[in-house]
Amino acid sequence: MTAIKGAGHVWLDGKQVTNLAEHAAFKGTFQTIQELLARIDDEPVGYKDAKLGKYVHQAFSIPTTKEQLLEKRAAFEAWSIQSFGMMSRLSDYAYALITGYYIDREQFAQYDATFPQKIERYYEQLKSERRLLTTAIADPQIDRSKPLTERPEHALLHVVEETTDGIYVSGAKMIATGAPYVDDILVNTPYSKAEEQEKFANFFIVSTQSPGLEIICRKSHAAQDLALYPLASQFDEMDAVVVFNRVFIPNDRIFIRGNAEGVVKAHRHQQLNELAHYQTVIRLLTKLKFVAGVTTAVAESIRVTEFLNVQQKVGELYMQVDTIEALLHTSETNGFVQENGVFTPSAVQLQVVRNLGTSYYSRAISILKEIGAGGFTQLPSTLIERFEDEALQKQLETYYVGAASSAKQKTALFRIGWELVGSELGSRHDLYERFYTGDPFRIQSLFFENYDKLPLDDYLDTFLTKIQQREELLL
Ligand SMILES: Cc1cc2nc3c(=O)[nH]c(=O)nc-3n(C[C@H](O)[C@H](O)[C@H](O)COP(=O)(O)OP(=O)(O)OC[C@H]3O[C@@H](n4cnc5c(N)ncnc54)[C@H](O)[C@@H]3O)c2cc1C
Repeated sequence: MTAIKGAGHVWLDGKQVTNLAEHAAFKGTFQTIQELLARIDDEPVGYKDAKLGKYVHQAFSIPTTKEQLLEKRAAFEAWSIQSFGMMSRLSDYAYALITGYYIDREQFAQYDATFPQKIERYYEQLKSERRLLTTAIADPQIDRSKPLTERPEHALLHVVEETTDGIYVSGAKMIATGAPYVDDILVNTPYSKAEEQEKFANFFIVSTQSPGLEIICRKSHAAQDLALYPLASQFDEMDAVVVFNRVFIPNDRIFIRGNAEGVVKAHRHQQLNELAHYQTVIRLLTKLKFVAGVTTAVAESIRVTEFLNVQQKVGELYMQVDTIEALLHTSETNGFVQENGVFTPSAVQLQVVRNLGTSYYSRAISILKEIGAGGFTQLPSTLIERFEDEALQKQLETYYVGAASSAKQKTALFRIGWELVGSELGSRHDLYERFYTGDPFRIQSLFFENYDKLPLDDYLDTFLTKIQQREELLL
């Protein structure tokens, strides 16, 4: 069994957390991660690495055929189903990200000649030690209107000292999901202006055990009682701000140093890496299926499925699921072997999902809310069987019963629904799906920028040529 070490300095409610496995806010998720890690020891999540002679996560495999890509899909599906898509950064996305950098390592040698060797070493280490990894890119939201040169230096992560062995950095990054549990954090700062290159334009991986690194957690949304909070008791993966107080980054973990073009390229690689986005699409699909399933069951439990408006709304959820499924399938079918011999899914459909995902989840939650309606607030504050008055218990069973389900079944279902639509954890997930992959507006603009517009121009040219031919005929 892989041991989770967790970060060195984790702060919650103003206090330092010393033992994640025992702390009320972390132990449920800790247990879930342990269960996830154990799945690496078997297929479909793991595969036997020939060099290491042991099972490693499929996210590290480098597919050369469509069949091998589909093995990856099976692994991502199995891993995400374990948390119904509710845990997203632990750590298959990051594994796929590093695999992508490893595959394309020579492209970054121009920014640091040792990049290929360093990423290869890290890829092997991550794979064999089963280290957990997350990412932290954005700066704290202080004053977004100011150009970098006018922002206070302390607000930006910057180099404070350089030695022959590495650099010392200070500042902060928001947000790193899963930070308390992970071993390492990938930090990048995609600043593109030449004048900021030296201090700010750095791409490195920091150990969460590093002296001076503080993990500042948001409010915990975790709960203890599995029956009352089936989601929050298992799946609060936590988000945190990462504070650096003269944190030392050794040379072998610095991948790009003081090069704006390099860090932007590394960031774009993160945003466009097909293997990493393949994982996010599969995870989103799992979550949308889960919400569609819960919504269907809620509708059936109060038999509102007979009404056309309800059918139309639940049907919209099925269309969401089938749209993502179809895009995923097309990206696999249109996948191809790149010049480097790697079979990758077609990027454009994955990027379409990335854009759709920022609004699909909110819409799905809104539909669930509209269908369960007042039923979500009708829930008693505890389980009916925990009421101390037996006569009242029996009476409540008649009021909380469903059209074709017992009161126990129906209230258990509505509790899951409430966690999705009304709890703190639920709101956090709505926010997460809108923003985790970046600002949706700027992502759409990136999609516009990268889209192959040539075939569209061809259509127009054909039309204009036809008009010209017709005009000539009429002359
Ligand atoms: C729950 C959650 C988990 C996350 N986990 C991670 C993680 O694990 N790792 C990670 O790296 N990041 C993570 N993020 C951060 C995420 O990458 C950012 O939230 C996202 O990039 C948007 O940046 P921001 O939140 O700073 O919003 P801002 O950039 O401050 O934007 C705020 C608003 O202002 C607008 N705006 C701001 N600047 C501009 C501009 N220049 N042009 C146009 N509009 C602008 C935006 O459109 C938006 O409406 C997470 C975010 C959330 C909510």
